[in-house]
Amino acid sequence: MSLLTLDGVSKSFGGLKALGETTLEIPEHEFFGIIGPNGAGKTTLFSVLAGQLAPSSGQMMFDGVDITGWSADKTAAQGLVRTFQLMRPFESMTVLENVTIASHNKFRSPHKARDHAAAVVERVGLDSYMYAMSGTLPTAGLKRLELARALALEPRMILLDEVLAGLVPTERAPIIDLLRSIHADGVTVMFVEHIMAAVMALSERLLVMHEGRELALGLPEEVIANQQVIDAYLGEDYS
Ligand SMILES: Nc1ncnc2c1ncn2[C@@H]1O[C@H](COP(=O)(O)OP(=O)(O)OP(=O)(O)O)[C@@H](O)[C@H]1O
Repeated sequence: MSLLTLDGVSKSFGGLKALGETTLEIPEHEFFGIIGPNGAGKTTLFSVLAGQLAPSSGQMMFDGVDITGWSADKTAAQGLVRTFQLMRPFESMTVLENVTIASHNKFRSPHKARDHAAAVVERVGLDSYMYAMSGTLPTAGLKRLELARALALEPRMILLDEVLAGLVPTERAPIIDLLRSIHADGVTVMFVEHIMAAVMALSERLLVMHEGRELALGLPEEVIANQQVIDAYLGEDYS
């Protein structure tokens, strides 16, 4: 059974259709990649899915429940959680405090929320930064913190928006390993990424978006051989 189903979901801003009618099924435990040029509608899709933006049309089902038009908090409580391309932790709070804020959405007891947050901080490999101010973290640490804040909500599905952006190649490999282990723990993953080596290594299926629409969808090797995808996004150098 599909964990997430989109049926004709779209989003317009005034006269601009940022996301055309999109129909998609994501089975439980898929690692689903999304690529596309700037302005293709990838972030808009995430914002609609995660409840930051209400769709202009269509229906979204998650785990058999109609989540169309739900708020971000309600959507997250249902198990669908996103990360942001621009990470905005509370810089003058520690890593543990930042994750505990997220953890409070799951656990009412302050002790339980804090214990859960500490376990998640360890889970993402930030143990040595547990009591460091978030503002002092290097970029790779901020990426881990962003993942921790999402994982603290115990998602069934996580939407990752360019989690590798801004990292140098040597910093990417450990984060890719972390994404793999999160997936191995049973979390369904949908991710937007521009780093093609990571896209190819991680995606079980790959969606290419262009001008708010699906340009191609299928196995990654098939998709990147598609001439329309090469013309619109990859360029001849990649093929
Ligand atoms: N809040 C908004 N108001 C008006 N237009 C918007 C808004 N958000 C996005 N857009 C427009 O919608 C289109 C899709 O933008 P979106 O950010 O979803 O693309 P993207 O594929 O995520 O691009 P990028 O790779 O640069 O992040 C763009 O033309 C953008 O300018």
